Amino acid sequence: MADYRKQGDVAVLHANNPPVNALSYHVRQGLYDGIEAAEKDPSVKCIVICGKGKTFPVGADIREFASGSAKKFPNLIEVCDKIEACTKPVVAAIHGFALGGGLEISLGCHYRIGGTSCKVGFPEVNIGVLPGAGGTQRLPRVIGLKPSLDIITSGCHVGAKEALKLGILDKIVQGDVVTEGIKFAKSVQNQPLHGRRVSTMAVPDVSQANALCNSAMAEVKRKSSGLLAPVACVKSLRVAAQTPYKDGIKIESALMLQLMTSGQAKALQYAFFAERLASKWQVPGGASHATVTPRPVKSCAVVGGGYMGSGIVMCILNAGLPCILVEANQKFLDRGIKMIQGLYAGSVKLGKMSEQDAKKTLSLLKPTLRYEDLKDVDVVIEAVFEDMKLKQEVFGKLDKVCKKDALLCSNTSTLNIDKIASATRRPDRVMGMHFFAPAYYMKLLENIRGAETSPQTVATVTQLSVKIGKVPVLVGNCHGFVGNRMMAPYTTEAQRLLEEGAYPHQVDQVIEEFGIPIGPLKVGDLTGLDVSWKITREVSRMLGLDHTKREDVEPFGLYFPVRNALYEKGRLGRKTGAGFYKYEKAGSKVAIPDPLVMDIIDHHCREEGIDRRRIPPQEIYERCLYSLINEGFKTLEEGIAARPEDVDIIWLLGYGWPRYTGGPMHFASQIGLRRLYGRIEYYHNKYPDRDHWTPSRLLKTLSQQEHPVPLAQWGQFASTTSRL
Ligand SMILES: CCCCCCCC/C=C\C=C\CC(=O)SCCNC(=O)CCNC(=O)[C@H](O)C(C)(C)COP(=O)(O)OP(=O)(O)OC[C@H]1O[C@@H](n2cnc3c(N)ncnc32)[C@H](O)[C@@H]1OP(=O)(O)O
Repeated sequence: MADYRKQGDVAVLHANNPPVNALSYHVRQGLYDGIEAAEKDPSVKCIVICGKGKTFPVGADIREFASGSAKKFPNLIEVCDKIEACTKPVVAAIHGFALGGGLEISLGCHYRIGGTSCKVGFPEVNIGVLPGAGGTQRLPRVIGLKPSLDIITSGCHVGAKEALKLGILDKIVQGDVVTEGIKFAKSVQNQPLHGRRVSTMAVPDVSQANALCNSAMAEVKRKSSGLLAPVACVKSLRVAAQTPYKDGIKIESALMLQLMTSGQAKALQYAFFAERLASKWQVPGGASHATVTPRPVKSCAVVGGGYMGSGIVMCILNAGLPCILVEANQKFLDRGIKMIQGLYAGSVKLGKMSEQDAKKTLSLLKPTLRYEDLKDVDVVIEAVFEDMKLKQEVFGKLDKVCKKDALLCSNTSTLNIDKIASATRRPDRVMGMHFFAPAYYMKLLENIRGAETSPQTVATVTQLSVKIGKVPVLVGNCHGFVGNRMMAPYTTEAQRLLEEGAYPHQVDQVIEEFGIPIGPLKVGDLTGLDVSWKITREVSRMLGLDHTKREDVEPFGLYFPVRNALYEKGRLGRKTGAGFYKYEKAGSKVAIPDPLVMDIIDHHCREEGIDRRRIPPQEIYERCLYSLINEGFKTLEEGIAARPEDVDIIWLLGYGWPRYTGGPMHFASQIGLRRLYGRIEYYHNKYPDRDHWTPSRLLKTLSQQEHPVPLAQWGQFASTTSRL
């Protein structure tokens, strides 16, 4: 797990643990033993530590935190200390990434050199821990407290040039980093090590320690309220400035041990792996990412240049793929092009992109009004209005003009993919690609498999999704798929609470305190009450109901009297400066609780003879969140979502669910399924007319098991409870 070889009088230690050389037990042991062997060998004058394959070690093996192996001798602290104490110069030769424990290893070395494209960083905050092998103690001794606070609390990667400027790297090298590392090591082999052992250095900006740490603490509390790791990082960095290394490392370890066992760290690490699992799809019948070869995609087209369509075009262009944009008329086409150009101009202005790169990227865009121009493209993504008839029309046209093996995808957020596919003669090559707004920014792609979608279509769309920088989650076909389907009971409960005693700001406050950045009623205002009103009308129509008749829609959870009253008064949300809240002016972001809305709600209740009651925050919390979770279990039992991890990634990346709870399914496992089921059963009895409170059969089955079933095994129970 760490290869030892000698090149003349240089010992070269290669961490060898593909694919990213995570510092699991055997790697640590290999490095420790390698240093010991090199030290004992009189013919060795200096040592180079590097990584085999594509990168230097990217950190501790995250899976070892849960298994306990991270603490096993030699732990990472002991490895770093061993390297630093070596009496022969040790050089870290960094290529790829040196992250977390990998960067700590290199800070234990006496010198660090890096390739031009290497990146370093401490991403531990993202997984709920801190750089616990001396990272918070050594980095500030090398580069000072201020930049260390920035790097460690942000978790951001630092490029080679910046790392050199800061003093993390001693040199940037061209060419093979190991060859250069050996040369460098030879050049310093006779230099005294005094002054090169980082733990013995003083923190340069120690005099400002209090001011810097106080302001960093205020900042992390403001930005990431409720998160434990960033706070612990600042505490540990403050210690570095005030205490000798030997004492500081003890405090760092104590903080690390607390974090490692926290629920937040478990949830964040779960999310890390769930995100990587998402693109590893499998469909009933057994075809999977491992067995099906995707077709190459060399060009794409987008139909519809509105807000979503333009964003999708940008994702494709940013990936270096040519993209044709089709619109129905010149006015709409010009509007789409202008939007895209404007967004690139904005990126240039913000320094995120050079003017030259923006120009080059834009040159890949071909606007047109003619569907015939799409005859050679490999994939078309339709992004027209959410209207079945229109979509079917577009797909019918595409089917006629596009080459036989082109894939036709729809950016629908709710509509039936099979119905859309039925407008073509190639339902096996039709899929949903549900982007989230703004499409050029949001990482999630909910990819919808129709009844006839072929595994190769799934493979190709998944590969394209990754290429355009998205995290694709494959789901089945049903109204709203996974994300919007789970959203429905959540927003319904939020609105029903208004009719029973709560006001909009009270509901939103509970949800925002839980960690979802915008409460459901503020989201209502953001989306527009006219939009949700129209959706209710469309869904009612689809179900053959009259949306104006309460007795028709109420049993289907489609009765929203407060929303309707606001809509009828022209309060359409943010865009009109009034909705569930009032706003300073149309388009303003700050939602202000509005006594007028409270009057409207009170009036409605009086008319309906509803005795309003004080609704405790816990009830708001349970009714909004548990109804959503119950629906998530239903998507699993029906096979709409393949795995609980997929549901979680959809909610983490698409709907702002707080990552430190892992997502709705992981959160459910933390609540305890028995308790959760009990509460859902309670609300089901209280509101028997609301279908979304009918408990999921999967949840019921799991809650009845003698011992809690680990989340990774829920799928085994899903197949036995399936209603399909
Ligand atoms: C008495 C006191 C005792 C105290 C003992 C304390 C001991 C602890 C001491 C120190 C602790 C140090 C903390 C850390 O180092 S935490 C880890 C910090 N590092 C990271 O978080 C890096 C995470 N990885 C990434 O960001 C990316 O993987 C990246 C390196 C940027 C590469 O990206 P990409 O090329 O896109 O590849 P993937 O992300 O898809 O990863 C490829 C596969 O590798 C798996 N992986 C990645 N990193 C890790 C890791 N650190 N541990 C385990 N596995 C990892 C990833 O899951 C992929 O796997 P698969 O192919 O199966 O999906």
